[in-house]
Amino acid sequence: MAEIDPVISVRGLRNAFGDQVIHDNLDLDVRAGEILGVVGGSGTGKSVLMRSIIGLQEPEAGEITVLGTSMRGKEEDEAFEVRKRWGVMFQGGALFSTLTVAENVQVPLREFYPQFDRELLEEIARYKIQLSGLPPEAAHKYPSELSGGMKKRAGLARSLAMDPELLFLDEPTAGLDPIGASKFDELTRSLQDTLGLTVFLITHDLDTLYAICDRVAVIADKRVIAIGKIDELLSTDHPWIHEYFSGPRGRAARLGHERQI
Ligand SMILES: Nc1ncnc2c1ncn2[C@@H]1O[C@H](COP(=O)(O)OP(=O)(O)OP(=O)(O)O)[C@@H](O)[C@H]1O
Repeated sequence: MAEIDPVISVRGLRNAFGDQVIHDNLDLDVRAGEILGVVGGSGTGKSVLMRSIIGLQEPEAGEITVLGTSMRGKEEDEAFEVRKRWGVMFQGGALFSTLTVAENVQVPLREFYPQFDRELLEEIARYKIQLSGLPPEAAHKYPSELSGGMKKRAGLARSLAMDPELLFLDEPTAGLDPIGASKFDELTRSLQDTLGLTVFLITHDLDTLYAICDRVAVIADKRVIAIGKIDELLSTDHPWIHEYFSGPRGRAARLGHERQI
């Protein structure tokens, strides 16, 4: 059977800030329809990797292909067509504080479809807000009036505005209580299932990895040192991987997951 092209392909990526090399010769493939968890110690460059893929960080070297389009050296208008096809939920939601939730959701729609009239924009925003599990009245609230969990859902609603094929989530459950985090995980999985999304998910949350990720990529030593199902990762001998998955938190997450299946 022919291999399906990866939705994201990164080859030989190098990123540095001054003397500080963040990535060196990093390779990564994200497969169609999977939820790929991206883990690594703090400061290993998970967010910088995501920013490189979505064109917010120009790498020093390497090739990045997203949805069949080579992203390096693309002019803004050339990247426009592919940017339409992904959604991004930044760490902390990154909502515009002076806009209501509905207006936040409309931001990408206004950028990509300036011809849409107000009624259509409102209709789409209402639908995305509902899809993200927020009550309808949240549409008219400002970010400062929302709880942390609601802000995350609002960020998710905005990332879904354009009916993306590909979703980037940067630490979506950070700061949520365990019940809120697990509800958010369920929502991510069910959206992925129903909308057929491919998801690039940066997380420190071991429960999320066990509950919803099809594969996990581990970043250490400036590159992806291992990628696969958690059991496959455990068969590698990198000390960080063992400390992470076999430490007290890793064991607790595994036990919790086993009890649920
Ligand atoms: N614009 C920038 N200028 C200079 N250094 C930067 C910039 N962006 C990121 N860095 C540095 O790059 C390194 C990787 O940052 P990044 O945010 O990708 O880490 P991370 O793995 O996502 O960390 P965390 O898990 O703590 O969120 C850090 O040392 C950070 O200080």
